[in-house]
Amino acid sequence: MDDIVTVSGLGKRFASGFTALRSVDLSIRRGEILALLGPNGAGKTTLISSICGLTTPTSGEIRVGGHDVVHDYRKARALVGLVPQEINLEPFEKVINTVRFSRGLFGKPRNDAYIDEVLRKLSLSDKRESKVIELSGGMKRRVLIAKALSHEPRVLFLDEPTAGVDVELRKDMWRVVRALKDDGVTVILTTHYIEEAEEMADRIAVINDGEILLVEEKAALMRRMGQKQMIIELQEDVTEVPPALAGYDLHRNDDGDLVYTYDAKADRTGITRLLSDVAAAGLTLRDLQTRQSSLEDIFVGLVGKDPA
Ligand SMILES: Nc1ncnc2c1ncn2[C@@H]1O[C@H](COP(=O)(O)OP(=O)(O)OP(=O)(O)O)[C@@H](O)[C@H]1O
Repeated sequence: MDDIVTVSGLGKRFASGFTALRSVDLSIRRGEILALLGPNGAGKTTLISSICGLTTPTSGEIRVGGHDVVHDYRKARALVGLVPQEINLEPFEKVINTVRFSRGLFGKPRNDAYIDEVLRKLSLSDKRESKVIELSGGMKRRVLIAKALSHEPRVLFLDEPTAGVDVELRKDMWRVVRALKDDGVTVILTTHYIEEAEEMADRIAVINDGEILLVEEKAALMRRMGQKQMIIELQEDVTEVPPALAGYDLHRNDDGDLVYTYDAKADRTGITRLLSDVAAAGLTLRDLQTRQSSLEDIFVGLVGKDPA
């Protein structure tokens, strides 16, 4: 797969003297969904604003479709669509005019067939003539996406597309994003929600304190960094980890089960010996379960704090 966006050595220092990005390198592959994950203030918005040509970098280079975003701004900008965090729509304007106007801003000739197709894909056809003020929050977010797609970009940035929206709407948004990918659009979404990255992304980039900590295939990342937990349910009530098992990485959970954390990739997981030591300690198994650690566990391990 070739790269549609390349970011090299990108630095951004604001006039205040604050450094928001430090020598960021990132390649975005054509047709992928990349989730950019990071805690508050990590630099996510600054990075996507720089790629979209809205923030001028202090150092480094960004190319979109081979065009330099600073020196060849118009060509690079025409290839990207940006769905901002905030809903910034004209409340009394009709949906169709909002989207048409946005296309006009890019100097593209009017093309109602294309706009109608965008509205149809976003399930907005029956709101075509409605005023923005009459729409629900979820519909307004769809209009933001329609606006961002109005000039036929190949790369779509969604900045926190589901911040503060309910579960139903979030799932709805995920369906929309998947459909865009099916149409060949490259999608980059920034999110606080690990669940969102886990659900949607082909690859995950983690940014913290202005630096990219890693970029990796989601599945490989989870395999590489994932630990497993084995939950040992006992017939007996135990109030603490029995002293005979003190040598294992065990803790007691709220249900009174023993939880063993181990590296599923290790040559020796220690499970066999642990289970025989459980029996030797006079304890009887009721049930056993194992669980792969989630992306959230991995994130906390990397960044040292929760994403939100
Ligand atoms: N114009 C500006 N001047 C000075 N500092 C800024 C400016 N814009 C952003 N920052 C700072 O740069 C850092 C990165 O901000 P940015 O908005 O990129 O983070 P983020 O990862 O998108 O965070 P959030 O998840 O909270 O939106 C923050 O500490 C922010 O306060």
